[in-house]
Amino acid sequence: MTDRITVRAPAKINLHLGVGGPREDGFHPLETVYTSIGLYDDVVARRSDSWSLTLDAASYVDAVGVPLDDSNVVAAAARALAGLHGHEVVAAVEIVKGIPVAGGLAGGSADAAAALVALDRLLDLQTSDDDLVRIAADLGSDVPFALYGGHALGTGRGEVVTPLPVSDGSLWWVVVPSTAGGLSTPAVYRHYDLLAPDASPVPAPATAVIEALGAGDVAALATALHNDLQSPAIDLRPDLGELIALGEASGALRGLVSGSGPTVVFLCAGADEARALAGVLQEDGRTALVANGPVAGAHLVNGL
Ligand SMILES: C[C@](O)(CO)[C@H](O)COP(=O)(O)OP(=O)(O)OC[C@H]1O[C@@H](n2ccc(N)nc2=O)[C@H](O)[C@@H]1O
Ligand SMILES: Nc1ncnc2c1ncn2[C@@H]1O[C@H](COP(=O)(O)OP(=O)(O)OP(=O)(O)O)[C@@H](O)[C@H]1O
Repeated sequence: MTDRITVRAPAKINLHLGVGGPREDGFHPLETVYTSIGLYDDVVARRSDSWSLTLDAASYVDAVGVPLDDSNVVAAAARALAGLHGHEVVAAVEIVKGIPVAGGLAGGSADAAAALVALDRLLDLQTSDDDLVRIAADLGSDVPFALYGGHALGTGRGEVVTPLPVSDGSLWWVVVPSTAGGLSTPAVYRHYDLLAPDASPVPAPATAVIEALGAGDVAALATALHNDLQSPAIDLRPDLGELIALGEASGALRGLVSGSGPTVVFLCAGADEARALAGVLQEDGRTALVANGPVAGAHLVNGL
């Protein structure tokens, strides 16, 4: 019997994020194209007679705001599995954070997805894939995609995930987390409503991004990148607009606010261009991480 399982889950970027006017339940209808990038959180689950949750974080991650009580999404994942299987789900769990917190990169969602898989395998719960995806959607709109990884279309409130073919080759990104604190996702959606009170309930279609991905055309993809939450995020945090301009003037094909922000991501022509841009931004005193994708969704890793 296994005593310890490590599951790794990636950050996401929305290559297209079309947001419609709010539904009756307050959520916004989305048409989004998710892509996973090689920036990860690990969830390590060990057998134990009692529940515990601890956290370790990379030097560039400010994890002060992450709760370790029942409100952590990892604890919610354990409760969801317990509810499904009708018995306690208990383990000693450690989150190892490499994904900036409250950054628009779905770090909490990655943890939720990784915890579902880790606890399922550690305790041999034999949860079906359908049930895993269903529970994931209850935990958060971005959580199902964290199980899938790759490139995928997201509809509904983002929880309905349809994988898209993975094109040849990698996309190369420079990821610049904010050093001035996170942005709250609900606050950015509320600001979107304020700035676009008459938004159509039908979100902007993702056609251009899907075509560029299908053609493997990075330049066309750069032109097609689209995020309806970018304007409200920049309105709340004008420094993000300045950062995008700096990156685009320093070699990026395109800069984009990631999801609800405040992380800014730059799409580059290749690995060399990404490393060069990261160097320029680091010299400017910023944290700049090179990541490529798409990568696998939540997956077991051995020997860690
Ligand atoms: C901005 C994105 O990251 C883009 O993928 C997601 O839409 C956010 O997904 P998430 O963080 O998993 O969001 P959830 O935990 O489901 O919802 C958090 C809050 O975000 C807002 N929310 C989220 C998703 C959505 N389609 N419409 C919304 O208005 C709601 O205020 C909701 O209460
Ligand atoms: N395991 C977790 N990791 C990070 N934050 C968590 C976790 N559990 C609960 N939280 C809470 O959720 C908030 C949002 O964190 P998260 O890192 O998921 O934001 P995000 O990347 O902006 O999310 P998204 O892109 O899905 O909107 C945090 O500020 C924290 O209070």
